[in-house]
Amino acid sequence: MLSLSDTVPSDWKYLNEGGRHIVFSYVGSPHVDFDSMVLRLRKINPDEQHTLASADNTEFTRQFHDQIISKLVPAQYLPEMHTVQLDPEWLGALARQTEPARPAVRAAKDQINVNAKHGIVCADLVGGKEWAVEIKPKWAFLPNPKFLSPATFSTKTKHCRFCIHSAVRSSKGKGAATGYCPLDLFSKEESRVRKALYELWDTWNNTDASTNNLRIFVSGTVIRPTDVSAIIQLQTSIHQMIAIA
Ligand SMILES: O=P(O)(O)O[C@@H]1[C@@H](OP(=O)(O)O)[C@H](OP(=O)(O)O)[C@H](O)[C@H](OP(=O)(O)O)[C@H]1OP(=O)(O)O
Ligand SMILES: Nc1ncnc2c1ncn2[C@@H]1O[C@H](COP(=O)(O)OP(=O)(O)OP(=O)(O)O)[C@@H](O)[C@H]1O
Repeated sequence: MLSLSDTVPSDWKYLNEGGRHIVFSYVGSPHVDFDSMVLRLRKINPDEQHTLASADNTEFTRQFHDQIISKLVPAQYLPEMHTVQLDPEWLGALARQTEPARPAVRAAKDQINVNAKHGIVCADLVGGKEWAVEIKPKWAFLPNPKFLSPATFSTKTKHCRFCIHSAVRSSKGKGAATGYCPLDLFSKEESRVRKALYELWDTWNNTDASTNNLRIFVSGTVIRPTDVSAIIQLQTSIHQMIAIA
């Protein structure tokens, strides 16, 4: 199993985080195991301090990748992934160094789980000189009507979870991909798939990339539609790619 002991916490730069995990990219001196890789660590919130399930889900992540995702995505497109051993002191130093870089809304909710025994080292999918697209497609199914209450039956059999959440967000004046529906994206019907992709793009454009369903990176940095130089760089890369194809 890989160990981080021949790297120091400052070799790992805060990249991004979600509701459960925090991700760092390797910026240390050249290293055969860590160049172009990210470190993905579990976070913990104060209510979860003592629950086993939240303490270490690395094995689950590996099994999900190896046994489920590998059946859906051809091997050549799967990112390289390794389990890595962690040390509480090393993690504590990483956590202290990282706190100022984290969005306040995240830092108020949770922190790196310094007692986690394992993390994941994975190929950096957005770094490098090229461009990358990240989508968060969300749940692509309607709930089983058997488990719905009479109060929600009518709404939840017609509208998916994502659409309901988007409508609520929008009604509160928050940015939301209200035209995008995961059921369209996974419908296998060309017109619906096309609609879903255009809606993701339009929301990215109209909300100045403030929603998390579509993110575009150029040279490892997330870009916004108002970022003219990055857009020109993106257009150039796409034209070059089309010319080569
Ligand atoms: O509840 P949803 O559908 O909005 O999804 C939550 C996500 O919100 P999103 O709408 O994608 O911004 C949410 O993502 P963010 O914190 O918004 O990045 C988490 O992924 C959350 O998972 P968990 O409860 O932290 O394990 C997600 O919760 P679960 O869907 O896993 O319950
Ligand atoms: N291999 C990777 N290469 C580059 N960036 C990554 C990689 N893995 C994750 N990230 C970045 O870190 C962010 C958070 O990672 P991830 O989605 O694993 O967190 P999460 O907490 O499980 O997410 P969620 O909020 O959906 O629960 C991603 O949105 C992505 O921008």
